[in-house]
Amino acid sequence: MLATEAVSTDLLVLFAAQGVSTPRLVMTGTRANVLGIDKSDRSTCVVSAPDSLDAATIEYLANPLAAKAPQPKLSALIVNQATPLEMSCVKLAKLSRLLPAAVLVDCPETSEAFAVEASAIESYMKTAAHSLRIVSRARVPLEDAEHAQVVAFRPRDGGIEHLAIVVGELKTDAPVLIRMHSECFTGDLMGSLRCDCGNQLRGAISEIAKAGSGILLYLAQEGRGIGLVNKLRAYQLQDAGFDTVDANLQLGFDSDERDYLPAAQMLSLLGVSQVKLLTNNPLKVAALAKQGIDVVERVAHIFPSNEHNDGYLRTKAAKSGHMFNFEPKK
Ligand SMILES: Nc1nc2c(ncn2[C@@H]2O[C@H](COP(=O)(O)OP(=O)(O)OP(=O)(O)O)[C@@H](O)[C@H]2O)c(=O)[nH]1
Ligand SMILES: [Zn+2]
Repeated sequence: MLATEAVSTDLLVLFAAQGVSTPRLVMTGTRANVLGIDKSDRSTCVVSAPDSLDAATIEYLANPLAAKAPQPKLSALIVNQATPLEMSCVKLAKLSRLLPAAVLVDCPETSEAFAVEASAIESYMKTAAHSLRIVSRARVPLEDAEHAQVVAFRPRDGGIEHLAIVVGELKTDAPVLIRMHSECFTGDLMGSLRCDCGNQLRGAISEIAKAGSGILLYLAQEGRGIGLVNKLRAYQLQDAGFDTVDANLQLGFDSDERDYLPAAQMLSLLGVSQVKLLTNNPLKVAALAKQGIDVVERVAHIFPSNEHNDGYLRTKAAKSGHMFNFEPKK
């Protein structure tokens, strides 16, 4: 059993009910790889020190943007495979949109911390997606699609909500034109030029309206699933020279942390089983098909680049397999 308390440094401190003699840091294998303290391909590592891990070392290990301090002696660290309980610590940190690492300490006798079973953390994502329900819907005429409705989905536990923009009258006995759009506060709302999200959002609504009907799933998966705060950290790393994929890895995340089970569940609740999918991302096609939705066609969804998002789009083509013609810069 674990008890949780988020600390101001954005690192999760977890009290383990089992004895933990000295504090240890649970982190992703990805972060351990980029630090060079583990060369294996394990998903989660647990790091300890012969004496005790000090705060500066923990900060250095968990946060690539930590204030520059003398590098701690990494060769003295002990790196081991994480136990299932330790793995669930990183899952909890990710679910909380914190840095994907956690400090594990012994539970003080008097602690009033909130307790949660590790197995509940494991099953949370699946349970939440399966329990999604339509909780409200309303007509919202849009500039590019006057006949539109916003439909809100919420899991039973009141957790993360997702939205569907349903345009026109759906004909669910034929493939429905859809877009799975991951939330992007900076691009969708602020018109950021760092990505292509704003254009893709409005472009998809307009494309669907022109087709007569369809759905835009507006998924609460900011920053390819790492959350807005971590996306801003990734931007800071990109300004220091990392590309959009490597910045995620530096933070300890996978390059793409999204899960499309909620999207498939939303489509099922709307009575849709066959789709034409507006995307350039082959992973989205495969992920939706894996969840039992028949993707009969991929429809390209490409917009002109600008000087700020050119590198981002090139990286997507070169590293994430996005289907548009961008040669990597020599
Ligand atoms: N982590 C991270 N997320 C980013 C970055 N730039 C944009 N995003 C996020 O990426 C998501 C955009 O993904 P999508 O529009 O679904 O794009 P995609 O995966 O390229 O797929 P398609 O657009 O369908 O081809 C949004 O959640 C953005 O917030 C970045 O540099 N780092
Ligand atoms: Zn964006």
